[in-house]
Amino acid sequence: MWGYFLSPFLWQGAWIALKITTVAMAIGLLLGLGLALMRLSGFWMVRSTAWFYIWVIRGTPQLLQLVFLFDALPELGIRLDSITTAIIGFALNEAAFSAEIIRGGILSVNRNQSIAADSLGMGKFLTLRRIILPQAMRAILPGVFNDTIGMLKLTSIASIIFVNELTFRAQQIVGQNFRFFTVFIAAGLIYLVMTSAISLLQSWLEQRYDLEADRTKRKDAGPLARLTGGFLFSPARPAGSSNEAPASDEAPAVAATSVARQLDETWLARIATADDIVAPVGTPFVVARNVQKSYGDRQVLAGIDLTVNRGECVVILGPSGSGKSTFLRMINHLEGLDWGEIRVDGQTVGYDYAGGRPKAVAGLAGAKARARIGMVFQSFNLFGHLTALENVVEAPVRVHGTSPADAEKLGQELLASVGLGNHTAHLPHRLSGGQQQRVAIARALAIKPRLMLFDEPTSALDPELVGEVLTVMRRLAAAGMTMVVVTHEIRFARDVADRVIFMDEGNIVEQGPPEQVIDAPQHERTRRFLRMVGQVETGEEKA
Ligand SMILES: Nc1ncnc2c1ncn2[C@@H]1O[C@H](COP(=O)(O)OP(=O)(O)OP(=O)(O)O)[C@@H](O)[C@H]1O
Repeated sequence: MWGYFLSPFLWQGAWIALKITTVAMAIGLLLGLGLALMRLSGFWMVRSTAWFYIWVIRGTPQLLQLVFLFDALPELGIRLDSITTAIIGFALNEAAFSAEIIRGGILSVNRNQSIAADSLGMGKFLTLRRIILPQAMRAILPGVFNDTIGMLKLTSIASIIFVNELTFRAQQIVGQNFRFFTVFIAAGLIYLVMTSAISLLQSWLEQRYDLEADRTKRKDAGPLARLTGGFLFSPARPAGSSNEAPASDEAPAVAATSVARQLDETWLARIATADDIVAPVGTPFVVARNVQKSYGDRQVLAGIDLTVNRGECVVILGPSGSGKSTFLRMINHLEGLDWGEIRVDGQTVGYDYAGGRPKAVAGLAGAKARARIGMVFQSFNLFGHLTALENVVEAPVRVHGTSPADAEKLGQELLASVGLGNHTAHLPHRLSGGQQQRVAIARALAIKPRLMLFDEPTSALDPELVGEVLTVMRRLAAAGMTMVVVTHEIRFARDVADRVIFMDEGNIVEQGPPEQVIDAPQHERTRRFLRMVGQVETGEEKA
């Protein structure tokens, strides 16, 4: 048996099987990615075309597909050798199967990841390559490697179109000497060697894409690291950093003091007063006129008029479902306008008017990037596969063309500014909620925003972690940053806001300085809301 196992005749057949598998798999995966994206497209025709292809290919025997190709291609004047025909046949078949595996992987990534990338001005392709696919890999890899091993074994059916691969060669030997067991066991062992090598590659890749793994041990492989979001081969960690779980952050009180001090010492004030803003301080910067939005039949915003002056901190309060987040997301065009107008520093963000209605422009991602509007989300939305520092440098490098060295320096400064200088190399899941939210603020600040939007930034935090995030926000407001904050933190609104807006059922019910809206609300609806959120002692009740 070992003689057959070492037989060059069988190994040549094995090599043919391996060649067909690797090339067909590579082509199949590329086509599969295209089909998966088509299946996720918003266009019915595109989705249907991909669905139809997958339906036909998965629903018909591969043997028939091979024979069909072998006979059909010459009819079309395309003459290929049998190995090339087999590669095409296997690739077209694999495309259908891998499309569904890849689609499943993409769908397994939380939608918040794309929303965060969108808010940073990252285009669809960049988001897919840098953010979605690296995180989808964990779900994709087992299925794809299953297919690879299946394909390697299935190459034997290519003998029907005269491909002289391993099983076929084993049969040829058996046909001459009738030593079924020894020859087939030897061939089986050769298959086992090849499939084991594929399984090893799978384990290695799965470790690479394991968020729990210690990334400090990985080596920088340059171009591949850059291509795959630093994830296939991660960049070297900044000197002196480690990926150990943080024992704990500084005690909250100490952290808050040091955050305040560090923020004063950095250039945050310079960011907050970026020199490319046209509107002088104190003049209208965000101007919303008659903003309307509906989801289906439900009107969520009923015609909002609001002006936020440059350098102002406006807090929006209101009950759940009143349209606060929707309005906020429309300022940086994470949601499109149905009707009305929002201008930031005199410019619309990502839409123009066609027939009087707002319509998204073609280069939407570029328009959002140019607007430089930073956004912080309730659930942080940090990129889960990137360290704190990588999260912060992603948009400056990929969207704004900052050199990696400059972006890293900026990122280090920003993370230090929010009290996280020791946590630059930590993945988000190793950080507390408060730390994650501070990284998210640093990430938004890294694009040198002209306006900061906060969407309930402390709602997902344990009470003891709220203070550290609010401290950073207070310092930003004090530095002169124009801010629109949706929050239920009444104390923050009272202490920090220049103006408080109260919204209900898609309308602004009342607005004014905090001492007016919070302490002496004019409307019963506002009073009821404030009582509900525990702000029992309204001015009127005190009286
Ligand atoms: N993409 C969407 N599709 C359909 N309905 C939506 C969508 N986004 C929001 N809505 C609905 O619009 C309404 C307003 O939502 P929005 O998130 O703006 O309210 P909110 O005041 O921010 O509430 P909360 O404080 O609970 O976040 C809600 O009824 C919500 O269900």
